[in-house]
Amino acid sequence: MRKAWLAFAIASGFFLFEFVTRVEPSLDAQAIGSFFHLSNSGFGTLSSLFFWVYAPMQIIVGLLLDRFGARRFLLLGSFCCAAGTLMFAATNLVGVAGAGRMLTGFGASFAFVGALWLVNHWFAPERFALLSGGVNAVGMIGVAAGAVGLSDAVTDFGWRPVFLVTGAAGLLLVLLIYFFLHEPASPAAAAQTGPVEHVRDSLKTVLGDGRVWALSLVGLLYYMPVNVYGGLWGTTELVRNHHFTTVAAETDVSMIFWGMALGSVAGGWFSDRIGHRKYLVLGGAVLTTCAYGAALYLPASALGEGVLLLAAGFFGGFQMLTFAMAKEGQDNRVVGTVVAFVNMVGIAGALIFQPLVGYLADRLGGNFELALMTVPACTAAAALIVLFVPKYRHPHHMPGARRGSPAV
Ligand SMILES: N[C@@H](Cc1c[nH]cn1)C(=O)NCC(=O)O
Repeated sequence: MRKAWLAFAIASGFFLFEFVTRVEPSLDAQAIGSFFHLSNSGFGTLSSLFFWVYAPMQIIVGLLLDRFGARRFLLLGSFCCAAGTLMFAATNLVGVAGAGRMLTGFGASFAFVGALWLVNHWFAPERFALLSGGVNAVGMIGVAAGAVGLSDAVTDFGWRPVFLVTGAAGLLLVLLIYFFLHEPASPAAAAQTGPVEHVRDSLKTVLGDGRVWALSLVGLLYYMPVNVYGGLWGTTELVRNHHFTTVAAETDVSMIFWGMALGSVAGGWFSDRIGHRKYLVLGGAVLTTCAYGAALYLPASALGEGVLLLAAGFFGGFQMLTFAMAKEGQDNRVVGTVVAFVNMVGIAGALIFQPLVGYLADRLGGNFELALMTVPACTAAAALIVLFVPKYRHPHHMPGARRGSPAV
C-alpha cells in the first residue's frame, strides 16, 4: 500500500504542477506580451499552443499507458513539462518561447490520464471514484490557491524568475518520479500485441462503445461551466450584470474551483460507499443546473453569489464520476484509452463553448446574462443524457476484483 499511496501522491503532484504551468502565462499577460512584442491576440496564441498539443495528445497518452505502463511516460512527461517552462523563461525569442509552450503541453498531457491510470491499477475498484476525485481536487486547489500565491510572487519578483523556479520545481518532481514511483501490476506488463495491433484493437473497443461516447458527451456538457463560466466569462458577467467590483467577482468565481475540489472528493467518496454512480451524476447535474441558474438570474449580494457558485462547483465536482462510469464498462486493458477519450472530449468543449458564448454575447448586444443561458442548458442536457446511459460494470471492475491482474 505504501507504493500505491506514493504513486497517488506523486501523480497528483504532477497534475498540480502541470496545472500551474498551464495557467502561469495568464498571471502576467501584459508583461509577457510586451516582452515578446506581441499584441493581445499574439499573446493568446502563444499561450494556447499548450492546448494545441495537450488535447490531441490525450488519446495517444491513453494508448501508450495501456500498452507500456505509466512510469517511463510520467518521467518523460514531467521532464518535458519542466523543460518547456524553463525554455519559455530563458529565451528572448518568441519562436523558442512557442516551442517551450508546446513542449510544456506535450509533457502535461501525461499527468491527468496518467494519474487516473495509476489509481485504477494500484487501488481496488471500490476506491476509484474517491481517489480520482482526489486527483481532480489537487488540480483545482492548485488553480484556486496556487494562482493567487504565484501572482503575488510575479508582482514581487517578475514573471521570469517565477517561471524559472517553477521549472526547477518540475525537475525535482522528475527526481521524485524516478526514485519513488513504482510501476503497478497491469495488463500492460503481460501485453504481447504489437503496437499497431494494440492501437487498432484498443481504438476499436473504445470508440465502438456507444456508452463511452454518451458518457464523454455527458462529461463535456457537465464540465462546460468550469471552462466557460469559471475559466473565462464569469468575472465579466458578475461585473456587468451584478455590478460587483472585479476583485469581488474574481473571488466569487474562484469559489467554483474550491467547490469542485470539495465536490469531486465528496461525490467520489459517497459513490464508492454506496457502490453507485449513475443517479449521483444525474442528481449532481440537476443541482448544478439549479445553482448556476440561481447564480445567473436571481439577485444576490457578493456573499450570496459566492455561496451559489460554491454550490455550483460542489455539485459540478460529481462530473468526475463520468470517468468511473466509462472505465468500469470496459476491460482493464483499455482503461487508459477510455479515460483519455472521455477527457479529450470534455476539454474539447472549451474550444467550442468559450468562443460560442463570446459570439452569442456579441450577437445579443453584449447581453452575457442571456448568452450564459448555455451554462444551465448544458448541465441540464447532461442530466437528461445520463438518464439513458445503461448501468454496466465489467467483471474487471467489480468490488473485490484483483488489481493489476492480466486480462481474464
Ligand atoms: N475533469 C476533467 C475534465 C473532464 C472531461 N470530462 C469530464 N471532465 C479534467 O479536469 N481534466 C484535466 C484536464 O484538463 O485534462
